[in-house]
Amino acid sequence: MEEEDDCPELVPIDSQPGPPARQIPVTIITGYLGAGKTTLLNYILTEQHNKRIAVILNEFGEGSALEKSLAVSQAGELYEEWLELRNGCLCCSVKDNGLKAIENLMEKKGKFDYILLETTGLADPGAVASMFWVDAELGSDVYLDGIVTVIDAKYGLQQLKEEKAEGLVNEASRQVALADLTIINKTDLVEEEELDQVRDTVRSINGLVKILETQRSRVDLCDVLDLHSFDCQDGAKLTEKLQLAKPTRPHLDKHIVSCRIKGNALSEPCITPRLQHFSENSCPASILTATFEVTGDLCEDALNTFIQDLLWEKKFCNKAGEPMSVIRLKGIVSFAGKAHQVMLQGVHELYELNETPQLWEENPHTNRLVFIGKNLDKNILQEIFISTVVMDGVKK
Ligand SMILES: Nc1nc2c(ncn2[C@@H]2O[C@H](COP(=O)(O)OP(=O)(O)OP(=O)(O)O)[C@@H](O)[C@H]2O)c(=O)[nH]1
Ligand SMILES: [Zn+2]
Repeated sequence: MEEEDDCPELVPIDSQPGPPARQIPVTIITGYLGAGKTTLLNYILTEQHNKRIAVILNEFGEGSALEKSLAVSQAGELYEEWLELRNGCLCCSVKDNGLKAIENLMEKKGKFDYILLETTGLADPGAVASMFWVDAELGSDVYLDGIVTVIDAKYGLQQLKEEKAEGLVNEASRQVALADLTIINKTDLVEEEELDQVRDTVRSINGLVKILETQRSRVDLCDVLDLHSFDCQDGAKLTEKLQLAKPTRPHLDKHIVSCRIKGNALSEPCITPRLQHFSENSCPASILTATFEVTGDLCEDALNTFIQDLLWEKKFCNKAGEPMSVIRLKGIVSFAGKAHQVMLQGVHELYELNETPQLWEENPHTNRLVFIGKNLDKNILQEIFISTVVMDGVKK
């Protein structure tokens, strides 16, 4: 019956940790040109596993062609699905139709167990990630499992330090900032000292990311697949990671450039086009990780305001008066009156708050937050957070 079809399934949070079993994980594989993404995909596909893995090679977010196709290879066969571009806006269309294309494909070819999505070397994985995110509430068949960034051990450093015109954040740094896992590949081509530098630079950008080092992208599959980086299946694991996260130092030279930021906050959830506005107007600075812990319970509305002021309005500035800009945001927070921990996830200007199955055990509750972005000043962020979001907060 139609009415039944339309009725969304309600799943009680306690009995269903993480995404529902029927949803298929998608891992985004990104990395600069020639870093070893395809090598990684091929390696994963030839490794022993019991999964039906579909590989999507795409051009999401690139160019201005009127039609885009999505190539999917499975068991050696290549399929193609065409994306319809709505309003001629690629970002909006990819978000709506990229997922649709994947779903069409599954309808035709049967379900996959896993989807690997290789972005082109210059892609912003945040834009691709947001496509899976926006749809989360619409009952999509797929969910984002994690973002894996492959880095060239030999050229990675140079790529991470590349200066962009107009002070844009270079693609390589953005890819590292957004990664849940980084693979430093081609270690055969560098000496230990060079490798140390690459590792340190990656760590300086993203204090939370797991780092693997490989030759020919040979990885342990369990280190790459099923990371559950965006769902609450392992809220406990995130807490642990957040505790370990080290605040990082800028690794790039600071520039003094007057910058112009558009005050163009949109209130609707169509985020990707804003991303473009933002990158056109961003100013150069190093990307780093800022973390803090604050005990106490939070006011939910105030937290939303804080996040929106930070991500959308770019209201907070560092000591030099430069607006803070967040690329990746994670946290575990406590809301007054809620027994469960709440997970905060943000990619660029999209964010969500989800109650996890994890109950608070410690008392008082410790909110842990991690911000990866540029012009971040941990102390300023923490002060604002304490004075506006925490009910009777205590700085740790
Ligand atoms: N020496 C060395 N070469 C490698 C290694 N891994 C991959 N390569 C080579 O590096 C080149 C690029 O690898 P790909 O896997 O195609 O890189 P990619 O990131 O998919 O490249 P694009 O899709 O063009 O951005 C290929 O010639 C690979 O054979 C490695 O660990 N060591
Ligand atoms: Zn490739």
